[in-house]
Amino acid sequence: TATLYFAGAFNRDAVTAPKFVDLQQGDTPHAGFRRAHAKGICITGNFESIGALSSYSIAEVFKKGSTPFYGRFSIAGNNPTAPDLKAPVRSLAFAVNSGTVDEWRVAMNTPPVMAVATPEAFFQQLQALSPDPITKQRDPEKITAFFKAHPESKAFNDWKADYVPANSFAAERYHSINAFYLHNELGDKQAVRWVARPHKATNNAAMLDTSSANALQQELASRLDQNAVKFDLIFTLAASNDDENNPTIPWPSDRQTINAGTLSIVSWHNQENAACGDANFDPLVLPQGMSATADPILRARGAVYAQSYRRRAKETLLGAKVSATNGGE
Ligand code: HEM
Repeated sequence: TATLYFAGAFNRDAVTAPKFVDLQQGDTPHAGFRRAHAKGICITGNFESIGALSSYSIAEVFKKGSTPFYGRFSIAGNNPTAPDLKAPVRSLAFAVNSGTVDEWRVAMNTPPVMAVATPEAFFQQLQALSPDPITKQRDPEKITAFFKAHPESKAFNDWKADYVPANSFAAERYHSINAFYLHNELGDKQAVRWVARPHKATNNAAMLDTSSANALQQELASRLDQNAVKFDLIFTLAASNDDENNPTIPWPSDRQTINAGTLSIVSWHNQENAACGDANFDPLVLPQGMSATADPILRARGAVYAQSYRRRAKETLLGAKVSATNGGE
């Protein structure tokens, strides 16, 4: 299991959280920053629950009503000054009921599935995609060979072939990718995935400055200065023959979906001086009424995020954090 591998100090070939973070941070780590999704912008708002999930989960957050959250839009990669529009993956993270025993932390990405189903294979995927340290170029042969050896990556690659990046963080769909369980008061358990689905943008005034490295952050900021940015949280219920432990397999499109409510984002802040900057959006932090599946990728995320968090928190504490120019300024 993932736990064994992550405990695996006895096996020199085992994939561990420190090895993941070493690989993700690259040769020149950016002190004080996340080792993945390093560039982002903080947001705050309210989750307005419709109450439609309350027969599936006892979680307070799914009762009808409004709960404040803070969160973060980010782009994948280890560089806190990377150009927004070059990133292959965009992300939305949030924490509801933060600081309570009922905290729910969420980190979602634009693809609906992973390319591979285990931490070991994902580690090899990251190795295959890493640029050569000397030439700084990726090796297309290595990449082709990796995906050929992993036919389970088909759904991911099909998605990638059709994906057209939106002109705004506010217009993307963000997926949980991994599945989780909901638990109700009868003790029933239901496997679910969810997607944050954008409301139709309510204004067109915010234009994307494609020449700016911070294009997406600036676009979001100017949009939020006029209106709230909203997403519905749509949950898909697994059927008994869906594998909740394998994040490479999309569930059939006829599965029942439930709109849990609306994430209404009302403000933005630079990540250097707002709550999201120091947060660890560990997807294993779940409220009563939710639990993690045995998906080994999901389990590995908890350990790896903690490792990245420890490194950047220590660097920040020691004053080694290097200031990076973020967007929206
Ligand atoms: C084994 C697979 C994965 C590894 C090794 C990994 C690794 C990481 C690391 C090291 C961080 C930085 C953590 C921090 O310092 O706070 C991170 C952040 C993040 N990851 Fe992953 N990740 C994995 C899978 C996923 C998946 C499946 C998703 C999407 C569902 C995802 C979404 C995110 C997001 C959105 C963030 C940024 C959260 C924020 O704004 O702080 N990751 N990941």
